[in-house]
Amino acid sequence: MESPGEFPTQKDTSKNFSNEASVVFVLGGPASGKGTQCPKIVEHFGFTHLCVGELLEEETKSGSENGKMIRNFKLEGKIVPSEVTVGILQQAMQQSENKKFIIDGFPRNEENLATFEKTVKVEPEFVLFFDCPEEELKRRLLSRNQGRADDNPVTIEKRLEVFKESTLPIINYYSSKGKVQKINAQRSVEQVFDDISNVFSKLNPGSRGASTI
Ligand SMILES: Nc1ncnc2c1ncn2[C@@H]1O[C@H](COP(=O)(O)OP(=O)(O)O)[C@@H](O)[C@H]1O
Ligand SMILES: O=c1ccn([C@@H]2O[C@H](COP(=O)(O)OP(=O)(O)O)[C@@H](O)[C@H]2O)c(=O)[nH]1
Ligand SMILES: [Mg+2]
Repeated sequence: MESPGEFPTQKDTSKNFSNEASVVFVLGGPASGKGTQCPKIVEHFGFTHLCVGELLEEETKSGSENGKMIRNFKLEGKIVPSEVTVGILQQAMQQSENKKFIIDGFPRNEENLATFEKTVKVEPEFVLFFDCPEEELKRRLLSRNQGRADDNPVTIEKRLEVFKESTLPIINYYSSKGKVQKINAQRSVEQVFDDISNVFSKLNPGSRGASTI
């Protein structure tokens, strides 16, 4: 507990921050279409897109020790330690003027979720889940062709395993709280976005003020 009259600390900032931020988590297997659809949500519904995989990628370019560690984790298809990921994510949220966020590809496991709840303290309005069969994910991963080091057959198998073992339980957790909006992701980009639009129009996230933990 702080004594009265102390200067605001970093912790104070995050407390205030969590009172105004509005969050939708976007989850789904690798190549289920998250990165394709998120810019459309930005354009139509005024959210800021935070792709956690890309934020981590930027950190690898900094040449820091964390950057090297992140590169190795990604190459092995593993989930980067949560204190690193959440630190980077929280910084991006605090630096944004817009406080309505779609957070793409996070939380990927229980540790991610617990760390986010403890430090960012924002309860997501809902989780958008891109449901897509594994065979389709594999087809898309092998033809994504964006020069990603982790889109190789060995890492792809590992990422699919990590998704099933660690991320599906997070989706099930939010499902038990009635917070999952499931989208059939094995259709055209336009059809998928039609369904997403219906969800955002119906639930109107970000309109009722923040939901804090
Ligand atoms: N609805 C879709 N149908 C077919 N291919 C798609 C669809 N949505 C995305 N893709 C393609 O699948 C690959 C993975 O999409 P991406 O948006 O990067 O997925 P994620 O961010 O979930 O990994 C890309 O090559 C993309 O062009
Ligand atoms: O919260 C996150 C998000 C991503 N990653 C790492 O970044 C990689 C790529 O994530 P991204 O979301 O870009 O992959 P996608 O699902 O789009 O293929 C993952 O395999 C993980 O190694 C992570 O460790 N924690
Ligand atoms: Mg992506």
